[in-house]
Amino acid sequence: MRSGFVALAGRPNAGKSTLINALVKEKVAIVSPKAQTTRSEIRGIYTDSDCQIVFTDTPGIHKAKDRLGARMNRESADVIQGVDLIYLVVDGSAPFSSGDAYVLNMVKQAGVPVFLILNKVDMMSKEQILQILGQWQQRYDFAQYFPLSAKFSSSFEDLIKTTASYLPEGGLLYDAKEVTDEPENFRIAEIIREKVLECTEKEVPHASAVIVESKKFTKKGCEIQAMILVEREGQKGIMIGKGGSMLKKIGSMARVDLEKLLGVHVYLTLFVRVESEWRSKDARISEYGYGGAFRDE
Ligand SMILES: Nc1nc2c(ncn2[C@@H]2O[C@H](COP(=O)(O)OP(=O)(O)OP(=O)(O)O)[C@@H](O)[C@H]2O)c(=O)[nH]1
Repeated sequence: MRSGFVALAGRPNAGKSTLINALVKEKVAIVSPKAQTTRSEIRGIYTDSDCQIVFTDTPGIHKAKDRLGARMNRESADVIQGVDLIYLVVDGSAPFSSGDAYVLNMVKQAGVPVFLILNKVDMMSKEQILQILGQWQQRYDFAQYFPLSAKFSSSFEDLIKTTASYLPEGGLLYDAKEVTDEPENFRIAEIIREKVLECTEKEVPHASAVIVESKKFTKKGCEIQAMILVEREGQKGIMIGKGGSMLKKIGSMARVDLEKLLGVHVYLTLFVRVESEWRSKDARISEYGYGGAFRDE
């Protein structure tokens, strides 16, 4: 048996979270068309009779505008340093940018094999795929090249098998049944945040954080109280909506996914509070579970 750690690294929106969910066949990471959705490392564990692969989804590496962004980037860099193999996930439908060059340089320096995952091939012609793969080949001698669609490909067997062959021989690192080691309350908060990202626009989704304040399993199901934090009064108004309509919408969308996750009826109550400039405050960022462990820099 082989086992080891694989980091999914790349620019925001490349499809890293979509891919980790597809690989472990469960939604362990939230997904959205908005950049910088993932704010912390998320592990997804794949196990079969031949291997156990511990995938780590990382925040998209970007030009940080605040402390949260800086900590997210640092966390991605830390994850890349501690794995057996890296997937560099790129959006094949987007042009190569200075951001891609920056991330490529980072993964090159990790000193482990790197697979180029050319994602979103469903949006490209065969000719484009070949051309873009050729361009990436000239930039770096990747260990493997995998053009795929994280969203639409039906099988990832070849990728899993090839990945396992790059990992050291070893036994299980996690229980065979475990798909993620994320605490349940964090998964709940992330599901709610995914709906916030889906329902709000401009700065509001980026200024939002979610924490679970209480959770109680009863005979009827699970009662959850969660707080959505925003940075300004105006954002609070948007989040609540006219007569509470936005909060209601976010709540009912989240409830569907939460019931799938918990397997019971969910009674969800959402609150909104202003926590001004939380994205610049280390204590708040840590409290909400983003950007990895605090380090004085
Ligand atoms: N067409 C298409 N869209 C995809 C594919 N994979 C992901 N997407 C979409 O791309 C967007 C970003 O996907 P994510 O998985 O959240 O990307 P990410 O790399 O984790 O993003 P960050 O959290 O910002 O780092 C979402 O709207 C996905 O549905 C794909 O194979 N094809």
